[in-house]
Amino acid sequence: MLLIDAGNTFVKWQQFSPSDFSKESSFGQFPLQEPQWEMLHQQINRPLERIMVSSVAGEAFDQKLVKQCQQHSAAPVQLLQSPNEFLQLKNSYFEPERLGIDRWLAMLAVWRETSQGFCLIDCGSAVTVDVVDGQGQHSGGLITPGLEMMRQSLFGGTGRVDRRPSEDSRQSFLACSTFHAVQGGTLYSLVSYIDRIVDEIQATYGELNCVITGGDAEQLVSLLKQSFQMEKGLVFRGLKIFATHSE
Ligand SMILES: Nc1ncnc2c1ncn2[C@@H]1O[C@H](COP(=O)(O)OP(=O)(O)O)[C@@H](O)[C@H]1O
Ligand SMILES: CC(C)(COP(=O)(O)O)[C@@H](O)C(=O)NCCC(=O)O
Ligand SMILES: [K+]
Repeated sequence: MLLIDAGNTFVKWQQFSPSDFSKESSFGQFPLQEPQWEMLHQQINRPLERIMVSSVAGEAFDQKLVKQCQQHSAAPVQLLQSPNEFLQLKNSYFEPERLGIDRWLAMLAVWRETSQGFCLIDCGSAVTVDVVDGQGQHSGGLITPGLEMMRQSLFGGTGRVDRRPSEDSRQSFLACSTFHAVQGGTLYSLVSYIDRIVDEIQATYGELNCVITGGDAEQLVSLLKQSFQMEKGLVFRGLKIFATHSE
């Protein structure tokens, strides 16, 4: 089966065989803004049992994706939505399907793999924080712009702050050029936000296993106060769990 994880920056795909859970499967990605459909066609043009999609890229992209899949494969395409409850993981949203499916699947992966409460931070296009207690109840979460999105909003919303790289060879957290001032300011915004919110979460819910993932996790983790377990591919891991338990 083909698994697709469409985020707001990258579209990733991975082949998966439920009969061989541990087998290394082929995978790849392309930027959402420049969809490389041929790359997907190559993945679709083979016998497939089904195509399972986690997408938060929006209606227009989803429709295009489904059309591409249907044109190149007879396999059924499943666009997942966050359920109210699955494998004892309980969604806290009043409208469960409005919780990002990528958030839900990443939580499902951590929940099934640890069976204990956790705080999960996903540093992608947006940065999401989610808390799950020891009974699998999602306590809720937070959403804030990711690093690249913060930088884009500064460049777009000001007249003289631009992307031009500039000379600044000083090794300090304070910058002496526009470029480095924006790089550092946005980085520290997220670092201090995460430090603070994890403090609040621990004060409210007690000590929790802290997990971090997403495209910018590596850049952030070394600057954070708390120690984090770094994970990759959580959405795919969640998709695999979903696929093997929903046949
Ligand atoms: N080559 C790159 N191009 C764009 N963004 C990148 C790149 N490398 C790292 N990033 C960072 O990774 C983030 C996207 O991470 P990812 O977890 O793949 O997000 P999403 O699931 O939202 O597509 C971007 O917001 C950006 O800050
Ligand atoms: C919060 C998100 C934008 C994160 O997307 P990502 O950074 O993974 O591209 C996505 O999970 C989403 O669109 N969620 C729907 C709103 C919600 O979860 O409340
Ligand atoms: K994210």
